[in-house]
Amino acid sequence: MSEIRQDWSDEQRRVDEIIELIDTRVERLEKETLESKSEMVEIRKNFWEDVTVNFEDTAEVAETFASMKQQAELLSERERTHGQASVQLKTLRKLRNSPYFGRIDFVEDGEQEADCVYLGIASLRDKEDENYLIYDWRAPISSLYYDYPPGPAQVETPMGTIQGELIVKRQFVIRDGIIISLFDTGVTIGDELLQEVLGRQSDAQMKSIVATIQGEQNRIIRNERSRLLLVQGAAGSGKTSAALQRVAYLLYRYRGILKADQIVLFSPNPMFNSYVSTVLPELGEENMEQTTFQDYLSYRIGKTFKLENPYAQLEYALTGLNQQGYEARMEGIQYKASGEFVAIMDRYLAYLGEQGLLFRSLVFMGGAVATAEAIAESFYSLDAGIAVPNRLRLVAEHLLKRLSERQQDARKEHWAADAIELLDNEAYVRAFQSLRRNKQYSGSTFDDHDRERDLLIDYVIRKNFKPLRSRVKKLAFVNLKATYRQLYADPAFARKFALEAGCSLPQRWEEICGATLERLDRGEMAYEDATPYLYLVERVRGFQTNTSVRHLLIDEAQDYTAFQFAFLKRLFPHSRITALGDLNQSINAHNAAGTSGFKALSDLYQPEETETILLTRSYRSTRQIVEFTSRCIEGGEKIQPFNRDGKVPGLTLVSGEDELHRLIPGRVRALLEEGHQTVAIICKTAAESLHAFQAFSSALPGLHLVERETTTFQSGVVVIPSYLAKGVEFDAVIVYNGSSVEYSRESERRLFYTVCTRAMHELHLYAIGKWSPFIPAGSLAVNGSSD
Ligand SMILES: Nc1ncnc2c1ncn2[C@@H]1O[C@H](COP(=O)(O)OP(=O)(O)OP(=O)(O)O)[C@@H](O)[C@H]1O
Repeated sequence: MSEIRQDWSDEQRRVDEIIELIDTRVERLEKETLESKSEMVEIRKNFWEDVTVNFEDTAEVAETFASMKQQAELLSERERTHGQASVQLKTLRKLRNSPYFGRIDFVEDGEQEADCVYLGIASLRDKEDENYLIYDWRAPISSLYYDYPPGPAQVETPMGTIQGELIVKRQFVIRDGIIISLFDTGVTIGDELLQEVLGRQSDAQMKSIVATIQGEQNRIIRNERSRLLLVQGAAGSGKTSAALQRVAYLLYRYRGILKADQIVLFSPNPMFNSYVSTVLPELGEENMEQTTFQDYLSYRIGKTFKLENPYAQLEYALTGLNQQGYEARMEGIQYKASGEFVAIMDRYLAYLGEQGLLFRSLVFMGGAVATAEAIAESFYSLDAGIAVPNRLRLVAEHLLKRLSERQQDARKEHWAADAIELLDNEAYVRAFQSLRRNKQYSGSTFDDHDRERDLLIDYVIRKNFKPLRSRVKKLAFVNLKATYRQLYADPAFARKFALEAGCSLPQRWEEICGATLERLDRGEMAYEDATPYLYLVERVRGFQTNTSVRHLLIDEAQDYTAFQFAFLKRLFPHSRITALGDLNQSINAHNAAGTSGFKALSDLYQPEETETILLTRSYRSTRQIVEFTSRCIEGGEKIQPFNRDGKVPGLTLVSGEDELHRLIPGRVRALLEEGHQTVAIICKTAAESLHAFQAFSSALPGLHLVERETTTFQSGVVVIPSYLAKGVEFDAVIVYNGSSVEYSRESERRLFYTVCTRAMHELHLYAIGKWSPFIPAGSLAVNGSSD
């Protein structure tokens, strides 16, 4: 006991010394930033006074430029120094509050003395700048802390593998420079601290987990070998958390080489983006790019079509059961998501290389400069060995020439002369300026009438042809809409490609074709058509690849289609992919069986390029909740709950909606009184959420309704549809209606599981009439069937 007390005071003394050092640095840096700031203001203010401006002759002009350049360089140098100092200051202030969270004493084989390594969110060196007082948690040596309990250990460093023994492993909680808790641990990361962290109430933002990263999460974070890293993990096993720490790790490991904008995170929805957006800034890092697949689709084709949202598609899948054409649409959604359809599309593309690509005529003032047939002929007369996008570029060059010829002819036509008569004053001045810019005219006004007329005619003609030229350059003479449509125009057409690809068409293909045509003709693009269509567009026109992105992280990857994975791989050809997901949470319209999951993605890479990491320990929910939820799914016995105690999930069966609406507000109020910060009433669909929201809003003032457009994650009480709750968590979850009417199909099992696993501390389920068959049998006996 006294030994610990001695250790404690020694450690506190060390913390005090470090804080003293930090204070000195902060003071110095504050002074420096203040100075550089006032210098910057001064330079900006006097910029033109300190520059010698003289444009009289070439020598003077050169001197003026040199002087301006010098002044600009001085300013940007001060700005850089100021920026660096501000970043350092921010980090130091964070360290001052909590300088570190861990310590390891490591004796290297062959050495006598132990190296004492303290780990924090950033490095700190001593006064002489020689020794590390704190190591960044991402430094190679820090890995020992996450990977080993005391005993033999080894670490990979740039100099090779170092072996030795870990003799001390200590954890700290330091707040405002005071050690609040300190203990030596015999395991990788002491459960005590994790207990404490996990037991806290949640807020509206995800937290950084640096102090308690688990060994298997560390493998995800530091993985550098694989082209494709697949993480399959139970609900709440820390996939998203590990992914975000991985980004921070990569930015540290490749600092100077990798920039935050070369890392892209694809997340399920904008609200989720807001939920995770503070983790990296909290660690002092710049945020990576965050987007959703839908955002990307909408950016690419949202102007051409009325694009369906994936959640609208899912809402249809959940609610459209009785609508005409439902079965065919569902079959179409599944088929268009599949690898088989990628294969069919590939055959179709090969076919288009030889025939069938549809073009638009190039029309000027009602007359064809080149008809669609002539363009097709010119395209197919080119060597078929040349790739389609390259052939199109050759055709474009030819068409631009045709346009130039047509432009020449236009000079003889009266419309151009008529058009100049109609030029208003402003247009006339613009024409004049444009001619001057293009060096076609150097006088200060038009003085020669004929010359003026010629130049203006030229101007008017060029202006009229400009949109046409730009359409040709963008290859808009290929009619991709019609080419995509053609695949469905005759249901027998695709059969040939299916045969070649060795796959079959779905049973209701004819119906699928009919419905697809109807939608396309209405200018609508169903979500299931969006990726195949864009794939066709990109393969025909040449993929607009993004070569600068080096790391792509795909969260909730179980909900991506084989088609989307194939597309993403082409879109980011130089990128490594980290895909994180849970097959038990597949909630989408395309994968009714919920089985294919990552296979489609791993099929795109060689086995030696791929690594799979399984996470089976669940951290989010209490042991009682995990024991309940893991029995809702097959194979759930493999999920290990983290040992944190709470209440057994509450089960309340009611006879009707009135009773349901009476009981839930009372439960919410009780939860808030217990101190829970975030409470979610989770409904199955958006329609049901709206209904519940209307029923509860007067009894629960301040209640929020989360809709698919919601962009910020809020604390308090929310009503949310099941599929939007994906990826986020709440202190307490109320399942609005867990009845057999709502959740009984196999695909709804995963929805039900996803809903229940959002709860951290408390889970309460209500149902009207009869319980869903997914409620674990034993739970009903324990709880009874009503409150
Ligand atoms: N090592 C850890 N230390 C502390 N907290 C952790 C750790 N790992 C995970 N958590 C916490 O567990 C909860 C679940 O983590 P996260 O959301 O990353 O899991 P997930 O696997 O992405 O979940 P899901 O698939 O259900 O969306 C979060 O509150 C997170 O902070």
